[in-house]
Amino acid sequence: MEDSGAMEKKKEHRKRKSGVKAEKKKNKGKPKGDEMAERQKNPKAFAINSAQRAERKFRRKEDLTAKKQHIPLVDQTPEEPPPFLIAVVGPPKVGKSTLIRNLIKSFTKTNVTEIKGPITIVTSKKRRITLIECNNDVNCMIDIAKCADLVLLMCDASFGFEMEVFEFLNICQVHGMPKIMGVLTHLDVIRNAKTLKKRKKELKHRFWTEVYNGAKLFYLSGLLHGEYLRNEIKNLGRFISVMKLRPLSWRGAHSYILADRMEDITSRSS
Ligand SMILES: Nc1nc2c(ncn2[C@@H]2O[C@H](COP(=O)(O)OP(=O)(O)OP(=O)(O)O)[C@@H](O)[C@H]2O)c(=O)[nH]1
Repeated sequence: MEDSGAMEKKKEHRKRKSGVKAEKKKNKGKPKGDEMAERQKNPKAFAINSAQRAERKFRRKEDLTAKKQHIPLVDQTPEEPPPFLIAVVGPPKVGKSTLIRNLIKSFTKTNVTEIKGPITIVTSKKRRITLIECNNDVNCMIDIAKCADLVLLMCDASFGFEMEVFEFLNICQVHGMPKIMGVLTHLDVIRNAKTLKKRKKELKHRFWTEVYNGAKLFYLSGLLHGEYLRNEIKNLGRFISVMKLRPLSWRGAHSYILADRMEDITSRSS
């Protein structure tokens, strides 16, 4: 009996088919990354458990992508706003220098004898203005049209509007129209009251058709001791100091340097 027992075949080793060791053996030789990928395929691990958290996560992700798309704009406006640029435009000998001188006197009680380049004055608690004279040449007009907030378009009433005025208006239309106000001078030259009234009406309508219907037009009725009448200048000044001016498209999108009166500099250096 014993012999027959010895003859009996030994039980064969059964290979493990499951469990940690079996897994290890199966993955022997395979790169480790695969194991990780296998694990990441677990769908349950990334399932949405909380709708609220998922929404928050999504929103945060969208915020980040949106933020990346926009370059943050830094607000560079200084606490003290820059002065408004007011350009005085008109043909020669129309009274540009006289008007600037009178406006400065009305605001600051100071007499300026000679005007060389732009002059900045304080007109109210929160406003400063820079007055600049624009010569009657196209280059000067193009420069001024780009950066002026308000244009005082001067006209000799005894002569009427000159070609340059219309040229200037066309240039302005290209660069984003600044606010334009007309100023009529030399009204005292017209002696006859009836003719004066007719002339004023004519010029007003011409100005309205060129700028816009109802555009502001000031009348400076004449000179007294080489100056315009005080109350007329005061009215004009008050209008300027409270006027609402809108930002200009060209100026907002470009940085620029305004070189003024180059001929003066060249003549002085020569
Ligand atoms: N009668 C009269 N003369 C005026 C009037 N406005 C200005 N003038 C005279 O016109 C002349 C020219 O005035 P300005 O202020 O120098 O004229 P401007 O436009 O600055 O001249 P430019 O700088 O050469 O372009 C001066 O002698 C003024 O006295 C006005 O309303 N009536």
